[in-house]
Amino acid sequence: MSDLELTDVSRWYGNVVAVNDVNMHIGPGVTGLLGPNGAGKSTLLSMMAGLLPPSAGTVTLDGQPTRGHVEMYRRIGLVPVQESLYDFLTGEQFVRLNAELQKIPQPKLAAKHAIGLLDMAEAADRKISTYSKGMKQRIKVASALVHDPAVLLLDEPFNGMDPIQRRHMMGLLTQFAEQGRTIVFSSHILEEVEQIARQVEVVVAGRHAASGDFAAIRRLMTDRPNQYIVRSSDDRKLASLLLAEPSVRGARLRGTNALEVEADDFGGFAQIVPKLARDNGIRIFELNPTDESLESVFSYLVNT
Ligand SMILES: Nc1ncnc2c1ncn2[C@@H]1O[C@H](COP(=O)(O)OP(=O)(O)OP(=O)(O)O)[C@@H](O)[C@H]1O
Repeated sequence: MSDLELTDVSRWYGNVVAVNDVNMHIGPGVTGLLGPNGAGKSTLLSMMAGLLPPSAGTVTLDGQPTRGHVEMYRRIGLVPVQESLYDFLTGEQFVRLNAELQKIPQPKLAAKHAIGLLDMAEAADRKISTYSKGMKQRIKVASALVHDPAVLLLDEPFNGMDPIQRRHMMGLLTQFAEQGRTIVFSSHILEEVEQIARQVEVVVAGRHAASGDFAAIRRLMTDRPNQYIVRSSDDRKLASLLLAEPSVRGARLRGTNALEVEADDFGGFAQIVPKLARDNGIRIFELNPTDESLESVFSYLVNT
Protein backbone atom coordinates (compact mmCIF):
# COMPACT_ATOMS: atom_id res chain seq x y z
CA MET A 1 0.00 0.00 0.00
CA SER A 2 1.27 3.47 -0.85
CA ASP A 3 -1.52 5.94 -0.47
CA LEU A 4 -0.98 9.66 -0.51
CA GLU A 5 -3.61 11.69 1.25
CA LEU A 6 -3.88 15.47 1.06
CA THR A 7 -6.27 16.94 3.60
CA ASP A 8 -7.32 20.61 3.47
CA VAL A 9 -3.92 21.48 2.03
CA SER A 10 -3.06 25.10 1.26
CA ARG A 11 0.24 26.75 0.50
CA TRP A 12 0.89 30.42 0.09
CA TYR A 13 3.99 32.39 -0.79
CA GLY A 14 3.51 35.84 0.73
CA ASN A 15 0.30 37.06 -0.83
CA VAL A 16 0.22 34.41 -3.55
CA VAL A 17 -2.04 31.46 -2.82
CA ALA A 18 -0.42 28.69 -4.85
CA VAL A 19 -2.56 25.84 -3.50
CA ASN A 20 -5.98 26.46 -2.04
CA ASP A 21 -7.66 23.97 0.28
CA VAL A 22 -6.98 20.81 -1.71
CA ASN A 23 -8.26 17.39 -0.71
CA MET A 24 -6.91 14.53 -2.76
CA HIS A 25 -6.38 10.80 -2.43
CA ILE A 26 -3.80 9.13 -4.65
CA GLY A 27 -3.30 5.37 -4.64
CA PRO A 28 -1.01 2.97 -6.56
CA GLY A 29 -0.96 3.22 -10.36
CA VAL A 30 -0.34 6.21 -12.60
CA THR A 31 -2.05 9.46 -11.67
CA GLY A 32 -1.84 12.54 -13.88
CA LEU A 33 -1.82 15.95 -12.23
CA LEU A 34 -3.23 18.10 -14.99
CA GLY A 35 -3.42 21.87 -15.03
CA PRO A 36 -2.30 25.00 -16.87
CA ASN A 37 0.94 26.81 -16.06
CA GLY A 38 0.99 28.29 -12.60
CA ALA A 39 -1.87 26.08 -11.39
CA GLY A 40 0.12 24.87 -8.40
CA LYS A 41 1.26 21.47 -9.68
CA SER A 42 4.93 21.86 -8.70
CA THR A 43 3.95 23.17 -5.30
CA LEU A 44 1.66 20.17 -4.77
CA LEU A 45 4.38 17.71 -5.81
CA SER A 46 6.92 19.34 -3.48
CA MET A 47 4.47 19.07 -0.61
CA MET A 48 3.73 15.42 -1.46
CA ALA A 49 7.48 14.76 -1.45
CA GLY A 50 7.78 16.35 1.99
CA LEU A 51 10.20 19.00 0.70
CA LEU A 52 7.85 21.91 1.25
CA PRO A 53 5.65 22.29 4.32
CA PRO A 54 2.00 23.08 3.65
CA SER A 55 0.89 26.44 5.09
CA ALA A 56 -2.24 24.63 6.26
CA GLY A 57 -3.48 21.04 6.16
CA THR A 58 -1.61 17.74 6.04
CA VAL A 59 0.02 15.47 3.48
CA THR A 60 0.43 11.87 4.56
CA LEU A 61 1.73 8.66 3.03
CA ASP A 62 -0.07 5.67 4.51
CA GLY A 63 -1.13 7.82 7.43
CA GLN A 64 2.31 9.31 8.24
CA PRO A 65 3.15 12.95 7.43
CA THR A 66 5.57 13.08 4.49
CA ARG A 67 7.36 16.09 5.93
CA GLY A 68 10.06 15.80 8.57
CA HIS A 69 10.39 12.01 8.70
CA VAL A 70 13.59 10.61 7.30
CA GLU A 71 12.05 7.20 6.70
CA MET A 72 9.45 8.88 4.47
CA TYR A 73 12.16 10.25 2.16
CA ARG A 74 13.28 6.66 1.68
CA ARG A 75 9.83 5.81 0.35
CA ILE A 76 9.49 8.73 -2.06
CA GLY A 77 11.40 9.73 -5.19
CA LEU A 78 10.98 13.16 -6.79
CA VAL A 79 11.98 14.07 -10.32
CA PRO A 80 12.03 17.86 -10.37
CA VAL A 81 11.33 19.95 -13.42
CA GLN A 82 14.74 21.67 -13.45
CA GLU A 83 16.83 21.00 -16.52
CA SER A 84 20.13 21.94 -14.94
CA LEU A 85 21.86 18.99 -13.39
CA TYR A 86 25.39 18.48 -12.24
CA ASP A 87 26.57 18.64 -15.82
CA PHE A 88 30.20 18.00 -14.86
CA LEU A 89 29.34 14.57 -13.41
CA THR A 90 28.83 11.42 -15.39
CA GLY A 91 25.37 9.87 -15.29
CA GLU A 92 26.72 7.11 -13.04
CA GLN A 93 28.31 9.57 -10.60
CA PHE A 94 25.09 11.58 -10.42
CA VAL A 95 22.91 8.57 -9.65
CA ARG A 96 25.47 7.17 -7.20
CA LEU A 97 25.61 10.53 -5.39
CA ASN A 98 21.92 10.25 -4.70
CA ALA A 99 22.32 6.66 -3.55
CA GLU A 100 24.99 7.85 -1.10
CA LEU A 101 22.77 10.69 0.12
CA GLN A 102 20.06 8.13 0.75
CA LYS A 103 22.61 6.08 2.72
CA ILE A 104 21.98 2.94 0.71
CA PRO A 105 24.33 0.13 1.84
CA GLN A 106 25.68 -0.59 -1.66
CA PRO A 107 25.38 2.68 -3.58
CA LYS A 108 27.38 1.54 -6.60
CA LEU A 109 25.24 -1.52 -7.09
CA ALA A 110 22.00 0.41 -6.58
CA ALA A 111 23.12 3.05 -9.10
CA LYS A 112 23.94 0.35 -11.64
CA HIS A 113 20.55 -1.23 -11.15
CA ALA A 114 18.62 2.07 -11.51
CA ILE A 115 20.64 3.06 -14.57
CA GLY A 116 19.84 -0.32 -16.12
CA LEU A 117 16.14 0.14 -15.46
CA LEU A 118 16.20 3.38 -17.41
CA ASP A 119 18.22 1.83 -20.21
CA MET A 120 21.10 4.23 -19.67
CA ALA A 121 23.95 1.78 -19.10
CA GLU A 122 25.72 2.65 -22.34
CA ALA A 123 25.79 6.37 -21.60
CA ALA A 124 26.43 6.04 -17.86
CA ASP A 125 30.12 6.98 -18.06
CA ARG A 126 29.56 10.05 -20.22
CA LYS A 127 29.29 13.52 -18.73
CA ILE A 128 25.70 14.69 -18.30
CA SER A 129 26.57 17.80 -20.34
CA THR A 130 26.70 15.56 -23.42
CA TYR A 131 23.21 14.11 -22.88
CA SER A 132 20.11 14.88 -24.94
CA LYS A 133 17.04 16.22 -23.14
CA GLY A 134 15.47 12.76 -23.11
CA MET A 135 18.62 11.23 -21.63
CA LYS A 136 18.80 13.93 -18.94
CA GLN A 137 15.21 13.18 -18.07
CA ARG A 138 15.98 9.47 -17.83
CA ILE A 139 19.05 9.95 -15.63
CA LYS A 140 16.94 12.15 -13.33
CA VAL A 141 14.40 9.33 -13.07
CA ALA A 142 17.19 6.80 -12.41
CA SER A 143 18.45 9.02 -9.62
CA ALA A 144 14.97 9.37 -8.12
CA LEU A 145 14.52 5.59 -8.26
CA VAL A 146 17.92 4.61 -6.89
CA HIS A 147 16.56 3.91 -3.40
CA ASP A 148 13.67 1.88 -4.83
CA PRO A 149 10.88 4.17 -3.56
CA ALA A 150 7.26 3.06 -3.49
CA VAL A 151 6.16 6.52 -4.63
CA LEU A 152 7.60 8.31 -7.65
CA LEU A 153 6.65 11.94 -8.26
CA LEU A 154 7.59 13.53 -11.57
CA ASP A 155 7.26 17.20 -12.50
CA GLU A 156 6.54 17.62 -16.23
CA PRO A 157 8.57 14.51 -17.17
CA PHE A 158 7.76 14.70 -20.88
CA ASN A 159 8.86 18.30 -21.36
CA GLY A 160 11.18 18.70 -24.31
CA MET A 161 11.05 15.04 -25.30
CA ASP A 162 10.54 13.95 -28.86
CA PRO A 163 7.72 11.46 -29.56
CA ILE A 164 9.98 8.40 -29.34
CA GLN A 165 11.50 9.46 -26.03
CA ARG A 166 8.02 10.29 -24.75
CA ARG A 167 6.68 6.86 -25.66
CA HIS A 168 9.66 5.21 -24.00
CA MET A 169 9.17 7.20 -20.79
CA MET A 170 5.43 6.44 -20.82
CA GLY A 171 6.24 2.73 -21.13
CA LEU A 172 8.58 2.96 -18.16
CA LEU A 173 6.09 4.76 -15.94
CA THR A 174 3.44 2.19 -16.79
CA GLN A 175 5.91 -0.57 -15.97
CA PHE A 176 6.78 1.03 -12.60
CA ALA A 177 3.08 1.27 -11.81
CA GLU A 178 2.63 -2.41 -12.67
CA GLN A 179 5.24 -3.14 -10.00
CA GLY A 180 2.76 -1.70 -7.50
CA ARG A 181 4.25 1.78 -7.19
CA THR A 182 2.33 5.00 -6.84
CA ILE A 183 3.31 7.24 -9.75
CA VAL A 184 2.21 10.88 -9.96
CA PHE A 185 3.25 13.10 -12.84
CA SER A 186 2.30 16.66 -13.69
CA SER A 187 1.47 17.93 -17.14
CA HIS A 188 -0.41 20.71 -18.87
CA ILE A 189 -1.07 18.55 -21.94
CA LEU A 190 -4.31 16.59 -22.03
CA GLU A 191 -3.10 13.99 -24.49
CA GLU A 192 -0.08 13.04 -22.38
CA VAL A 193 -2.27 12.42 -19.40
CA GLU A 194 -4.86 10.57 -21.45
CA GLN A 195 -2.27 8.11 -22.73
CA ILE A 196 -1.05 6.70 -19.44
CA ALA A 197 -2.91 8.00 -16.42
CA ARG A 198 -5.40 5.70 -14.76
CA GLN A 199 -6.58 8.56 -12.61
CA VAL A 200 -6.59 12.28 -13.38
CA GLU A 201 -6.56 15.12 -10.88
CA VAL A 202 -7.19 18.53 -12.43
CA VAL A 203 -5.86 21.63 -10.69
CA VAL A 204 -6.63 25.18 -11.77
CA ALA A 205 -5.50 28.33 -10.00
CA GLY A 206 -4.52 26.37 -6.91
CA ARG A 207 -7.85 24.60 -6.60
CA HIS A 208 -8.71 20.96 -7.14
CA ALA A 209 -11.08 21.29 -10.08
CA ALA A 210 -11.96 17.72 -11.04
CA SER A 211 -11.02 14.14 -10.36
CA GLY A 212 -11.75 10.89 -12.14
CA ASP A 213 -10.63 8.53 -14.83
CA PHE A 214 -9.83 10.09 -18.14
CA ALA A 215 -13.19 9.25 -19.70
CA ALA A 216 -14.95 11.22 -16.96
CA ILE A 217 -12.64 14.23 -17.37
CA ARG A 218 -12.92 14.11 -21.15
CA ARG A 219 -16.70 14.03 -20.86
CA LEU A 220 -16.68 17.09 -18.62
CA MET A 221 -14.60 18.85 -21.22
CA THR A 222 -16.53 17.94 -24.32
CA ASP A 223 -19.95 18.48 -22.75
CA ARG A 224 -19.16 22.08 -22.01
CA PRO A 225 -20.70 24.78 -24.22
CA ASN A 226 -18.45 25.74 -27.10
CA GLN A 227 -18.07 29.09 -28.78
CA TYR A 228 -17.67 29.56 -32.49
CA ILE A 229 -17.08 32.36 -34.94
CA VAL A 230 -19.12 32.07 -38.10
CA ARG A 231 -18.80 34.28 -41.18
CA SER A 232 -21.43 33.95 -43.88
CA SER A 233 -23.11 35.80 -46.73
CA ASP A 234 -26.01 36.70 -44.39
CA ASP A 235 -25.01 36.67 -40.71
CA ARG A 236 -28.23 38.27 -39.50
CA LYS A 237 -30.46 35.65 -41.12
CA LEU A 238 -28.19 32.80 -40.03
CA ALA A 239 -28.31 34.08 -36.45
CA SER A 240 -32.09 33.97 -36.32
CA LEU A 241 -32.14 30.48 -37.87
CA LEU A 242 -29.52 29.21 -35.40
CA LEU A 243 -31.38 30.64 -32.41
CA ALA A 244 -34.32 28.39 -33.26
CA GLU A 245 -32.09 25.31 -32.82
CA PRO A 246 -32.32 23.65 -29.38
CA SER A 247 -28.53 23.04 -29.10
CA VAL A 248 -27.70 26.70 -29.74
CA ARG A 249 -27.53 28.72 -26.56
CA GLY A 250 -26.86 32.11 -28.08
CA ALA A 251 -25.90 33.87 -31.29
CA ARG A 252 -24.91 37.49 -31.68
CA LEU A 253 -23.35 39.66 -34.33
CA ARG A 254 -19.74 40.48 -33.75
CA GLY A 255 -18.66 43.60 -35.62
CA THR A 256 -20.08 43.91 -39.09
CA ASN A 257 -19.05 40.63 -40.62
CA ALA A 258 -19.09 37.83 -38.07
CA LEU A 259 -21.37 35.90 -35.76
CA GLU A 260 -20.49 34.62 -32.33
CA VAL A 261 -22.37 31.43 -31.48
CA GLU A 262 -22.51 29.36 -28.32
CA ALA A 263 -23.65 25.78 -28.77
CA ASP A 264 -23.87 22.73 -26.51
CA ASP A 265 -23.04 19.85 -28.70
CA PHE A 266 -20.06 20.11 -31.02
CA GLY A 267 -20.97 17.22 -33.35
CA GLY A 268 -24.54 18.41 -33.78
CA PHE A 269 -23.55 22.00 -34.36
CA ALA A 270 -21.08 21.08 -37.08
CA GLN A 271 -23.95 19.41 -38.96
CA ILE A 272 -26.63 22.04 -38.37
CA VAL A 273 -24.73 24.99 -39.82
CA PRO A 274 -24.15 23.65 -43.33
CA LYS A 275 -27.70 22.28 -43.49
CA LEU A 276 -29.28 25.58 -42.48
CA ALA A 277 -27.04 27.43 -44.91
CA ARG A 278 -27.89 25.12 -47.79
CA ASP A 279 -31.65 25.19 -47.12
CA ASN A 280 -31.68 28.99 -46.93
CA GLY A 281 -29.28 29.97 -49.67
CA ILE A 282 -26.61 31.27 -47.32
CA ARG A 283 -22.90 30.78 -48.04
CA ILE A 284 -20.57 29.96 -45.16
CA PHE A 285 -17.12 31.55 -45.37
CA GLU A 286 -15.76 30.50 -42.00
CA LEU A 287 -16.69 28.33 -39.01
CA ASN A 288 -14.14 28.16 -36.23
CA PRO A 289 -14.16 27.42 -32.53
CA THR A 290 -12.99 30.44 -30.50
CA ASP A 291 -12.86 28.89 -27.11
CA GLU A 292 -10.37 26.09 -27.43
CA SER A 293 -7.58 27.38 -25.26
CA LEU A 294 -6.61 24.94 -22.55
CA GLU A 295 -7.10 27.68 -19.97
CA SER A 296 -10.73 28.13 -21.00
CA VAL A 297 -11.35 24.39 -20.77
CA PHE A 298 -9.77 24.34 -17.35
CA SER A 299 -11.68 27.35 -16.09
CA TYR A 300 -14.90 25.74 -17.26
CA LEU A 301 -14.02 22.72 -15.14
CA VAL A 302 -13.41 24.92 -12.09
CA ASN A 303 -16.86 26.38 -12.40
CA THR A 304 -18.72 23.08 -12.74
N1 LIG B 1 8.88 30.31 -4.35
C1 LIG B 1 7.81 30.99 -4.77
N2 LIG B 1 7.60 32.28 -4.39
C2 LIG B 1 6.52 32.98 -4.78
N3 LIG B 1 5.54 32.46 -5.58
C3 LIG B 1 5.68 31.20 -5.99
C4 LIG B 1 6.81 30.40 -5.63
N4 LIG B 1 6.66 29.18 -6.20
C5 LIG B 1 5.50 29.22 -6.89
N5 LIG B 1 4.92 30.43 -6.77
C6 LIG B 1 3.62 30.83 -7.36
O1 LIG B 1 2.66 29.86 -6.99
C7 LIG B 1 1.78 29.57 -8.06
C8 LIG B 1 1.83 28.09 -8.40
O2 LIG B 1 3.10 27.76 -8.91
P1 LIG B 1 3.55 26.29 -9.30
O3 LIG B 1 4.96 26.36 -9.82
O4 LIG B 1 3.27 25.38 -8.18
O5 LIG B 1 2.54 25.95 -10.48
P2 LIG B 1 2.65 24.88 -11.65
O6 LIG B 1 1.28 24.39 -11.89
O7 LIG B 1 3.70 23.88 -11.34
O8 LIG B 1 3.09 25.76 -12.86
P3 LIG B 1 4.26 25.55 -13.94
O9 LIG B 1 3.82 24.41 -14.79
O10 LIG B 1 4.28 26.86 -14.67
O11 LIG B 1 5.51 25.29 -13.12
C9 LIG B 1 2.21 30.47 -9.20
O12 LIG B 1 1.41 31.63 -9.16
C10 LIG B 1 3.65 30.79 -8.87
O13 LIG B 1 4.01 32.05 -9.40
